[in-house]
Amino acid sequence: MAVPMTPLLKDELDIVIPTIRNLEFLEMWRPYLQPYHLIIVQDGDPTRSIKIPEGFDYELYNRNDINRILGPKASCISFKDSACRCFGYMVSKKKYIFTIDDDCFVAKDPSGKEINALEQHIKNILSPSTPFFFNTLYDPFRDGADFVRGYPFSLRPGVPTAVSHGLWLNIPDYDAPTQLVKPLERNTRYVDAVLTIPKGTLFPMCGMNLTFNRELIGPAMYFGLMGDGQPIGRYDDMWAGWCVKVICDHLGLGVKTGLPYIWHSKASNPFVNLKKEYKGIFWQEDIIPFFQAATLSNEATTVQQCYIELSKQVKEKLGKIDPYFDTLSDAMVTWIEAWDELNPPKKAELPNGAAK
Ligand SMILES: O=c1ccn([C@@H]2O[C@H](COP(=O)(O)OP(=O)(O)O[C@H]3O[C@@H](CO)[C@H](O)[C@H]3O)[C@@H](O)[C@H]2O)c(=O)[nH]1
Ligand SMILES: [Mn+2]
Repeated sequence: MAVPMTPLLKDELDIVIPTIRNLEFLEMWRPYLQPYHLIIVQDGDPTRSIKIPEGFDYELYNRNDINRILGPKASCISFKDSACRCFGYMVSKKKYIFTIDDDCFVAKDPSGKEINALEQHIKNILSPSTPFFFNTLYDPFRDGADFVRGYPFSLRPGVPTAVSHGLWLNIPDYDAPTQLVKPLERNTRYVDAVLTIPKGTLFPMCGMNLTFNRELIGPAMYFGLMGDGQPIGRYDDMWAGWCVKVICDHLGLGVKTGLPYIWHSKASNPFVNLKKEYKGIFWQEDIIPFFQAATLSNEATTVQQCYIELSKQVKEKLGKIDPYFDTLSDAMVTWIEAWDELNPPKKAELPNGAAK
C-alpha cells in the first residue's frame, strides 16, 4: 500500500496570515495548506473573534497578545496595517515562512490546472539562486532548463536562496495612481518563469504571496512601521524588500521572483491607498538611491549586524527627509532586539557552545 507522501517541509515551515477578516479563503487552500501550521496575526480590534475553518492547526495572535509578549517593544509592530504580519515571522520557530493575504486564492495555470503555490515556493527556496551572472534561460535549476552556453562553470553551483517572491493573477499589486487610471485592468498574463534578481538590483517586494528562509534572512524581514499613527502606508513590504535585497547582496544570498501565481481577488480602495501611499511616492525617489548606494562593512557578517548598520544609515541619511525615518530607524533597532529576545541563538551557535 503506497505510503502517503509527507508534504514537503511540513514541520519546517509556518504560514503567516495577517487579517482583519474571517478566513474562509482557507477552504480553497485546504488541499495544499492544511498539513501546515498557521500563524494568524489578527489586526485591528482584538475583541473581534475571527472565524477559522475547522481542521487547521494554528496559533492566533491579536494586538493584546503582541503587547503582552513584546511589552514596550510592541511599538515596532504596526497596528491597522498588514505590516503586522512580521510579528508572525518573529514568533515562528520554523526555518521557512510562507505569507499570504486572506484575499488571495488558488489560481489556475493556462492548462486549467490548479496551482499549488506553496509547492512552487518550496521548489524555489530549496534550489540555488544565480545573482552574479544572468542565465538567459531563466532558472537553470527548474526541470527542463539548464545553464546556457557561456555561463561560467565556476558560478553554476549558485548561492542559497533566501526569498521566493510570487506573483498575482487578476488584481495586480499596482500602486494607487496606477489603480486609479486603470481601474479595470486585470493581470491575465501567466509567465512560466522564475528569475533570480541580479546582485545590485533592487525590486518592489510584495508581501501578498511570499516565502523566505527565516534562518537566512528572517531578521531583515521587518515590515516597516505603517498604519495607525504613521504618515505612510503600503510601503511595509517594499521597505522590507529593499533592506532584504541589500543584505542578501552583501551576504551572497539569492532572491527569486516569478512563479507561483495566486489569484488576487480584492482590489483595495484606490483613494484610501492614495492617502496611505502619497508621501511614499515622492519619498521613494530619495529612498531608492539611498538603498542603491548603501554599503555594509566587512564586519557585518550576520543579518542582525547588517540590519543595525542599515538602521544607522537610515537615521543619518534619510532622517533629513522627515522625522518619520528617525522613528523608523529606532523601530528597526527595536525589531532586532525583540527578534533576538524571542529567538536566542541556539547553544551550538554560542561561542564554544557556552550556555546562555
Ligand atoms: O489594516 C489592515 C488591512 C489589511 N490587513 C490584512 O492584510 C492583507 C492585505 O490586505 P488587503 O488585501 O485588503 O490590501 P491590499 O492592498 O490588497 O494588500 C496589498 O498591498 C500591500 C499593502 O501593504 C499588502 O502587503 C499587499 O498584500 C489581508 O490579509 C488583510 O486582511 C490587515 O492585517 N490590517
Ligand atoms: Mn488584497
